[in-house]
Order: sequence, then C-alpha cells, then structure tokens
Amino acid sequence: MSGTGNANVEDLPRARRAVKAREQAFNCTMSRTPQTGLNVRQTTLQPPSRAGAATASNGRLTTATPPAATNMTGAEERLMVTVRIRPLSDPGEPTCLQAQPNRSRSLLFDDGTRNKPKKYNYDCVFGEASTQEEVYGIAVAPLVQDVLNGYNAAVFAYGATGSGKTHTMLGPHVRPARTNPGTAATLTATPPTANNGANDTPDVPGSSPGPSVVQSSSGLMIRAVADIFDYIDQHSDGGENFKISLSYLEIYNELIRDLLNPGGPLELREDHRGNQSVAGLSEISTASRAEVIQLLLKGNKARTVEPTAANQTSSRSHALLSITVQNLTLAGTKQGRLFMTDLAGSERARKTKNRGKRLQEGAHINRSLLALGNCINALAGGARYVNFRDSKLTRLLKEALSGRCKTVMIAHVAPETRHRDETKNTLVYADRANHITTRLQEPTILEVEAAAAATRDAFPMAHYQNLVAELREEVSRLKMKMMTERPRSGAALQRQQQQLQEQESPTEEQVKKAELKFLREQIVQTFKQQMKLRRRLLEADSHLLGLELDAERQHMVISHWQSRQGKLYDRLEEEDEEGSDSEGSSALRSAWSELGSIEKEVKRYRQIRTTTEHELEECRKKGVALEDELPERISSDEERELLSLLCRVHELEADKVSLQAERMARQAELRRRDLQLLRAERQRRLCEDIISTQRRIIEEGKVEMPEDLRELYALYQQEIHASTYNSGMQTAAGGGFPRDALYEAKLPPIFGHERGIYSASSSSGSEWSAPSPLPPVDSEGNTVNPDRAMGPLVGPRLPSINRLRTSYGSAQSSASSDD
Ligand SMILES: Nc1ncnc2c1ncn2[C@@H]1O[C@H](COP(=O)(O)OP(=O)(O)OP(=O)(O)O)[C@@H](O)[C@H]1O
Repeated sequence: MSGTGNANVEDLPRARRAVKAREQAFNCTMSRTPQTGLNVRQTTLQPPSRAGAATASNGRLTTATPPAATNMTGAEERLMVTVRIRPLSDPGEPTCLQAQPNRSRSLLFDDGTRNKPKKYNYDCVFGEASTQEEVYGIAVAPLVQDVLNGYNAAVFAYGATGSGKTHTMLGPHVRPARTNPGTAATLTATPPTANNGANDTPDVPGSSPGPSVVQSSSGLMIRAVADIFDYIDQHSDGGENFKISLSYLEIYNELIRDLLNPGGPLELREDHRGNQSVAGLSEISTASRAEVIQLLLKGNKARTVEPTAANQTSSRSHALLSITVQNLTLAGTKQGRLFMTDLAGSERARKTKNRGKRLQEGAHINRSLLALGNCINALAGGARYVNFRDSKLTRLLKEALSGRCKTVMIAHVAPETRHRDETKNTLVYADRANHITTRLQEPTILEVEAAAAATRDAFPMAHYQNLVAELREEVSRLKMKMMTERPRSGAALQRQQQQLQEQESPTEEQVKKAELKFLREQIVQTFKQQMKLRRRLLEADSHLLGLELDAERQHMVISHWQSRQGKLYDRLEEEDEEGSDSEGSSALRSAWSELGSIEKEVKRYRQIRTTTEHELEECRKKGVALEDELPERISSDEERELLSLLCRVHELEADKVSLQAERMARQAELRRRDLQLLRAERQRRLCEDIISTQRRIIEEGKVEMPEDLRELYALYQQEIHASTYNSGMQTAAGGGFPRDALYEAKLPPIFGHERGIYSASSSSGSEWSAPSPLPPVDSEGNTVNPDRAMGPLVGPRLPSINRLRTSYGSAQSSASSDD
C-alpha cells in the first residue's frame, strides 16, 4: 500500500536536527526583526523555510522576480503551524488563554488542572486582535509565491466548531446563511459586528490587493486568488503565459460533492502510484479575476451549512479549493497548485445538542478529523506506515501532509473557558503537527503537449456536466407544468356539469356509486398511509444501518488511536474520565462520548421502528376490512376494471418499496464487508509487524528458535509461496489483476533484512527481491537447517519468546478442545 510519509524511522534523527537548525534560524530571523505590533504594512515575520521566498508587505506579494526555487527542492521542510485565537464573543467572559503579544510564537493555556498555565510553541500565534491581512501575509502569501514557482502548497484551517475557520478562509462578508435542511445555503452580506471583522484594518484606498475584490475582512481564499492575478498582471508582458483553473469540492458525510457544479456524489480514485483524483470533478479555467471570485462565491453558496447549538452557520462539510497555475514557457509548462481547505469543526454531541441527521453529520466530521489526527500523530512520530485510508479527507490531504507540498496549518481556538476542552484538543493537535517534517519535490514541469491535452480533456467533462444539469432542470420544469397547467378538455367539462345536475336529485344507483366512490377513496387513503409508514420504516432501517456502521467505524478509529498510545482498546477508565492530562485523552473522551450518543440514537430509532411497525399493522388491518366490503358494492364491469387497476398500482408501489429495501440491504452488506476487510487488513499488518519484530529479536539476540515457532514460520513461508504462486497463475491465465494489484495482494517477507543470506526469490520463486532470513528451502525442496541461516545459537533465551510459545500452545490446546 502506498502512502508512507517522508519522515521515516531512519530519517528521524536527521529530521530532528533539521528542525533544530530551522528553529535556530527562525530565532535569528526573529531577533533581527523588530516586533511591529499591529502595523500590518510591516509584516516581516517569516518562517525560516520561506525566508526569501516572498516578501509579504501589506498582505500582498511584492516580489518582482520569483526567487530561485533550487534551494528549496529536496530540503527538509517543517510543516508550518500557526494558531489563530478568535476574539471573545462576549468581552466579559472568562478565558482559558492568556493574552500574549499578537504574532508571538507561543501562548499560555490554562487547562484548569494545573497551578500554572501550560506554554505551547508554534510558528506564529495570531492573537484576538489579528487581522485577515496579517494572517494572509504571514501564512499564505509565501505559499502563493511558491505556487507561482511551480510548487504545490496547501493551507488548511483546523479547529473546533465556531472557532473561526470559515471566517479566516472566507471572511465574514461571504458567510453562508442558515438554511433549512435539504435546501442550498445562500450567501448574505454580514454587516461587521464586534465579532466579525471589527479587528480588521479599515479599507485604505490602494492598499487592497487587486481592484475592488479584496476588502479588509476578505478571507484567505479571495486574497490568494487576487494575489495570483496581481502577479500575472505584472508578468504577462514579459513573455510568460499563465493559465489558471480551479476546482472546489466538499466532503459531506463521507461523500464528495462538486461545489462548482453541484450534483450527485463523485468517486475518489487512486492510481497505482497512490495519487488521488476525483472522477468528474469540474476544473474550470478562467482568465478573469472577477470570474474566479464569482466561482468561489458560487461554490460557497452550494456548501452545506446548518445551524447547530454551537454555531448558527456551522459548516457541516470539509471544503477543499484547488487553484492550479500553469506557466507556459518554451521549456515546458511549470505547474503549481494551491490547496486551501476549510475543515468542518470538530464538535461534541452533548454541546451541539445535535440529533438525527445533525448527529450523523457530526459523527462523520469527527471521525474524519480523528483519522486526520491519527495521520498527524503517525507523521509526527516518524512512523513508517501512515494510514491515510481511513477517510476521504485524509486521502485527499495525503499529498499536503506527506511531503509533496509546502503546507501551513492554521489551527483555530476559541478563548472562552467553556471551550477549554476543544481548545486543548486543537492545541495538542497543532503541537503534534509542529513536528512533521517533509521533503519537497521538484517543481512540476509538464510537457507543453501534455498540458494542451489536459486542457482539451478537461473541457468536455465540464461541458457535459453542465448539459446534463440543464436537461434535468428542463425535465422537472416540464413535469411541474403537466401537473399544474393541464387544460380541461371539453368532454371533462361536460361530465362535471352532468355530475352537478345529478347531485341535486340522486337515484338509488347514484347513491350506491357515491358510496363506492367514498369506499374507494378510503382504500386509497389507507394505502397511501401504508406506503408512508413503509417508507418511514425503510428510512428508519437505513438510518439504523448507517448508525451501526458509523459506530463500527468509530470503534475502529478509536482503537487505532488508542493503540498508537499504547493503550488497550477499552472505554476510558474512571480516572481517565475527568481531568486526565494525557495527550489526546480529551479527544478520546469526546470520541467515546460520541459513540455513546450514536448508541443512544440507535435506541431511539429502534423505538421509532417498533412504533411504526405497530401503526403499519393497524393500517393494514383497516385496509383489509375496507377491501372486504368491496365485492358487494361493485355493480359494473367498469368499476371492477377501475379497482383492479388501482390494485395493480398498489402492487407496483409495494414492489418498488421492497426492491428499494433489498437494494439498501445489499449496499449495507457491501459496506459492512468493506469494513471487515479494512479491519482484517489492519490486523494482518499488525501481525506482520509482530512477526518481523520477534524474528529480529531472535536473530539479533541469537536466541535459539523454538521448534514449534520454527514450524509456524515454515507455514507462514508456505503461505507466501502459495499466494505468490496463485497470483502468478492468475496473471498467466490473462484474467488476473494488474501488476500493481498483484504486488499488493502478496504477503511480504517476514523480515526485510539487509544481511539476510537467503533470498525469498531464490528459495521460493517469489518475486520479493528483499532477502529473507526464513528457513531456506534447498534445491530438492527440503528445509535447510535454519540455525545455519541464523548464526550460532548463543545468548540468553528471551522470556517473551517462551511466553509466546506457551500462549501459542495453550491457544492450540483450547482450539483443539473447541473442535
Ligand atoms: N477573527 C475573527 N474576528 C471576528 N470574528 C470572528 C473571528 N473568527 C470568528 N469570528 C466569528 O465567530 C463566529 C464563528 O466563526 P466561524 O463560523 O468562522 O467558525 P467555524 O470554525 O468555521 O465554525 P464551524 O466549524 O461550525 O463551521 C462567526 O460569527 C465569526 O464571524
């Protein structure tokens, strides 16, 4: 599986040295640079890795010539982590963050359990008085310059719900307004209040980057776009030819939606090199600054926003904006990409008081953020394997986090004491992220031809998507017309007049007819009621299934998280419950409490299901009684015909519902199997790690290999042979997997060991090139004495191996007694 971060175990000391050196360099920069207070025109604070990359003045790029990119390539780069503190919503409220000068490098956090507050260090801390311009100038402007130089860069806003992420990324004047469930959000102009932009510098003529699109309160996304266009305006005459395109998507409930061309969910694909791409996502090219801003606004409008108890306009999705800049030169096309991500806020079910759909959204949001936390922890700890696969968010951010990008994280915190837990979580996350080091890749240079082809390919996709959307609109408009504007024919009018006359002096036959009509209407109504209840049942079932799967996934993510902290998978102990200071324990507490909320929701829906079933049974009985009355009331063939048609319609409706139910059950089953596979895969990897480690201990400690363990290794080796052999057969038969899938399907050698004497390929025909220290097989197929391969048998026996043998023995005997 692909996706290992650059900071692997071997690199770690080097990475740490690099971090240290970088920190020293940073301190030098800091000491040379006088603090400028709130004077944003003098924004000189630069993280060392970006010193010289761009000079941010007034929040704008002022570099006339892009700096040489060579000194950046291949260099170790620390993920830049900044923290922004949102202003107090009520100035009188107690706060858990102690005031520090704006744009300092540390903050003091009172977690409520210690005598003195804890100090956290970051690349930059933006205080409550910070402006959008400052944040842009320090955190994003240098990245924009890198993108123009052909690098990829990413900035993501992280933090709890209501901590100010959307404010930073979009700004207050483009906030989506609250929506009713199921309707699209609309953008409203939010007048600046004490809490939304009052701290920003007022607009000064000529000070805003780009004509009229950027205001003092504008968010980072608009500022970045304006800056890119400014640069292009300045450089297009000098023989450079730029092309800009953008895509904008959201991940809502683990489904990807195109925000520039909203429609059904899109598929996330991975190529054989582990690169992620979203199939069918529109990539819109434009040469106009105004058009880009319009597209951005359109995308924000389409974003899923709902009010929660914690935030009136809470973003319920993660939004990812990607701006691609291609610089077409004679040598080829230099391509840089800027990813800007506004993450949905982590939240606590108890605080947000969410239920039903909101609760499920919250669970998805928290799970993906927990998965992101797992990746950050793994990367920061220099893990060899980083699991980006737990959520779509981490798959999409893989590039940003694993080193192919210059990345800036802007962690957002709320200063109020009532948000202490969330603030602590964010600070700990950010602190971990501070340790991630990555290695930059060469700038992307595309061939001129390839770039042209990409442009050609991109066009029809967007074109057809628009066409389909327009056609759909047309069809629904026509349907509405048919229902509301169908003209009455002359014959229908005549019949209506006749009925009116007859009502004045009804005959016996007419009375019967009226009764039958009444009966029929009652049957239809009962049927409709039945269908409504059936649908409710179906929805309850579907919701229950979703919740159960959510719970299962939640268990998985928590177990992964806990295992990284060396804890057994279990609910938190009593002493962990309150006031525990262990790193990440409050994240775990909230994950567990969310799981509790999901379980409560499951109970509630089970109750709804039981009640609905009961109502359905009653309704069904009523329907049967009404239908029993029918035969004696039917007097003509015409009525019989009508009723049989009615029955047919009912049957078809019922079939439809049962088909829907069947499909739903199948989908759920597939999802469940996916989960099981994921879990099995994770267990398999763990087992392999355990085996490799034990093997290494045995070899390095020169411990005598116990007989039964040797047999187990031999079995394992055979398993490798068998899977290699089977995969080979499949390929030979022509119906097998593609080459890379085949490679993935094979079991790895027990231990990829440099000084190994035997190579798996020589002993087994396996294509593993890493030498294996396994008991080798000689040319006749007999096992060679493995002690020779492992060196002389000396040294103490490791107790852990003996324990392993004992536990294996007891497991075997209990397994055989089970048999
Ligand atoms: N730096 C700031 N200056 C002024 N007001 C701010 C600032 N940051 C946030 N706010 C205000 O705080 C409120 C919450 O901010 P916002 O909606 O951006 O939070 P969020 O983190 O995006 O929340 P969610 O995750 O729920 O979407 C808004 O009213 C916003 O205007």
